[in-house]
Amino acid sequence: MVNTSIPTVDLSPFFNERDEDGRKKVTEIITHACSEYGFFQIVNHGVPLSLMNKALELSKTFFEYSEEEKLKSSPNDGTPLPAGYNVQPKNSADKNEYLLMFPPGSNFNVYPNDPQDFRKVMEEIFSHFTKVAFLVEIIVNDCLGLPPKFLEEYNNDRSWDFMVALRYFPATEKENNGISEHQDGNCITFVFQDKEGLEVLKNGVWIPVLPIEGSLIVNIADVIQVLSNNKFKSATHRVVRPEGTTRHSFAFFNNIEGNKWVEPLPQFTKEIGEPAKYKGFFYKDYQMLRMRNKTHPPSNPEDIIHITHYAIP
Ligand SMILES: O=C(O)CCC(=O)C(=O)O
Ligand SMILES: [Fe+2]
Repeated sequence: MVNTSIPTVDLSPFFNERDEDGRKKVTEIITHACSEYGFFQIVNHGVPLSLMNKALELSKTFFEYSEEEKLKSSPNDGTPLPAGYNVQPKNSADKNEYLLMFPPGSNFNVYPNDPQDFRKVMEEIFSHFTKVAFLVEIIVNDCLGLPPKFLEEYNNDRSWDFMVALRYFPATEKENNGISEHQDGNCITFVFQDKEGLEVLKNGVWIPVLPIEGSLIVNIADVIQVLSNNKFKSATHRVVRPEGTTRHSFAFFNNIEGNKWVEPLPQFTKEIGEPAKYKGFFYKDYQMLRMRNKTHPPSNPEDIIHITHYAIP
C-alpha cells in the first residue's frame, strides 16, 4: 500500500531528561523519514500554538493592506536576500507575495509599522524557530551517526538564517501553481500553513501535507543532502494553490553562513569506499545562483539552478 502521509514525531522526550527510550524511538523514526522522504512533521516542539496563530493572524492582516501600504516595506538595496515585502516577478510561475526577515537585530530587516506588534511577534517566533532548529540539528547529527556536536560546530553562525511569511493568491480555473517544484538550498526548513497546499514528491507521487494544528513540517534541505552524500534527502516539494481562497504559510530556513565550504563528508565517502556525489562549493556562490533563479526566472525550466549543478556525474 502506498503511504499517503509523511511521518509525525512527538519531540516531548527531548524535553524530559529521563525519557531516553523515547528519544531513541524519535531518532529511529527521523532517520527513516530523512532517508525515505526528507520530510516529517514535529509536534511538542516548544513553539507555543498561540504564538503560531498570532503570527498567522498578523501576517494575514498585513497582506490585506493596499499595495501602496505594503510597498512601504520594500527591501533596501544591497542585501544578500530581499528582506522586507516582495511580490514574485510577473513572469514567475510562482504566484505569491512574501515578507522576508533575517534574525532579530539584523540591519537588513525592514518591518511594517502596522499591524501593531508585528515586529515583536515575528522576532519572538523567529527566536523560537532558532531554538527548535538547534534541537532538530542535534537529532539529525545523531541520526547521521556524526561525532557529537559536529553539525553544531559546522553551522555555528546564525546570521544567514531567514524566515518568510507567505500569502498565495487563490487558484484560477486555468492554473494553480503556488511555488513550482523545488528543493530548499539551506540545511533544515520548518513550515506551517493555515490550509493545505504543500505537497511532497515520493517515488513519483505527490503526497499532500495536511495541516495539523500546532505541528511544524520539517524539510531536510540541500546542504544536509550534500554533506551526507545523499544519505538524507532534500525532498522535492511544491505548493498547489487552493481554489477560491488565499493560503498563508510561514517558512523558516536554518542556513549556514556564506563562507562555509560544502562537500560530502569523509564519513559518507572515503571512509566507506563511496565516491563523492558532489564537488565542493562555497555556500554563498550557490545561494547567489539560486537567488538569480528567483529575480530573473529563466524561461526554460532546465536553466534553473539546482544542487545538481555541483553533482559529479
Ligand atoms: O508555503 C509553503 O508551504 C512552502 C514554501 C516553500 O516551500 C519555500 O518557501 O521554499
Ligand atoms: Fe521550499
